Amino acid sequence: MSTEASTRALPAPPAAFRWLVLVVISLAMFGNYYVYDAISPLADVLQKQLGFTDGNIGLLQGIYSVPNIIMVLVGGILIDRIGVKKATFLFAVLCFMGALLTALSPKLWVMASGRLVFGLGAESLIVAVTAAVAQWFRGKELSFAFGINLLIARLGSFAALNSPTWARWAFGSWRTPLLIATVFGAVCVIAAGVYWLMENGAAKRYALGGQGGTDKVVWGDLLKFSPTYWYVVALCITFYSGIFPFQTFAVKFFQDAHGVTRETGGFLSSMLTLFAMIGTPLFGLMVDRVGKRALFMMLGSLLLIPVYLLMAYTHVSLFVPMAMMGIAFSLIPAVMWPSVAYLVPEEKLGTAYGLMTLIQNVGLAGFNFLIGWANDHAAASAAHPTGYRLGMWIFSSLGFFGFLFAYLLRRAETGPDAHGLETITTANQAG
Ligand SMILES: N[C@@H](Cc1c[nH]cn1)C(=O)NCC(=O)O
Repeated sequence: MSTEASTRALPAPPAAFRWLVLVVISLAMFGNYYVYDAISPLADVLQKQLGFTDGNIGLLQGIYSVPNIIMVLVGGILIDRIGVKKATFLFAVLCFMGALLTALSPKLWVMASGRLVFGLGAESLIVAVTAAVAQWFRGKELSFAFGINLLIARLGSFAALNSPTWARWAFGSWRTPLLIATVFGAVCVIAAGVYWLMENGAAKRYALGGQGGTDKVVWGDLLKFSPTYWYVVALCITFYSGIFPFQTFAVKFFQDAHGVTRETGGFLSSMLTLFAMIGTPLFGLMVDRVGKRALFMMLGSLLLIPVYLLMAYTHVSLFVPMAMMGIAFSLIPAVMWPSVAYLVPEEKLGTAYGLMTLIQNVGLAGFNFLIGWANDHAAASAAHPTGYRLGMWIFSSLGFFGFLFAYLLRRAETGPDAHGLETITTANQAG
């Protein structure tokens, strides 16, 4: 980035340029999110054509998270060393190579290696893009910019989950949908490359801000965090483990247990993404105005407890539990991630978020593996749909534990050592 002397002489980048940069860099995340969600709509094809078990499908999705348990520690350091533009490009290339490797061979170990390489790049790419957005929008429209960034990223998930509809022709073979995912991996690389060029061009003409804090973990800080931070981390692991591993098996579960088509199953799963795209920014605005963050996290977790059991034991329209889950998936992330900023000192935020992402990935890996095992153990299939119930009980218990942690948080935040989670609003912070 520019030196201080040149920064003083140059004008700030025009707003239109900043928003263009945001769209370009978010397209890298769009490609990344597509590849992440490319497996679940393909689950029944992998089973029929390659004989994959649910344990194998869980492995393909869970192995994404495994390198991130370490990678999140080094990703931030790498970004600081080589800069955002080079790091984003490097991580995007890993995403592309991982997607390509996944499509190359029907052998499970090759596909799993592809997902591992993809995971190695994907989560660090999210960190690098977050740092880039902070760099371009600090002191400007930062929250809104993050909202747009996630909206564009989630369009990638939406496209992947609905690929059985718009790319129906591709699902005759296990490989074609994965090759389509590789094309989206290429979009990720192209967007990262264009961003590199844009930043180089802008550095000559405009004063650019420095990098923000990234998700580095400083071990010494961990013991100093308050119990309330750990309640949020515990909620984070239970909440995301109840959402993303559910989505891994959702399309196959809907097909086997509810007799819907792959297209409808994909759409039902994508309802979560759709709700989140619209609901997350709106809930964000709402809690900024009314506070009561722990209470809303309790509400979101409460919504999750019955949804899995409704799907496992009743024939209520799947749109009802998926809408309830969609509300939870919009509400909890909108409240949970910003809440950390009230619970830890500003200079420790990088460590706090890094640790939370690390622990989130432990949950995502563990529960993808566990649910795959549970489905196989209980012989879940179209011929034996009740075999899915064990997995649904595990998910429902996660909702219960999420509720418990949110309750403990609420109790702490209505006591004498509260950090303001329930009380701070834009009105009482104005001025
Ligand atoms: N760490 C990511 C994993 C992910 C999900 N979809 C694509 N990547 C994550 O948890 N994102 C949270 C989110 O709300 O998008």
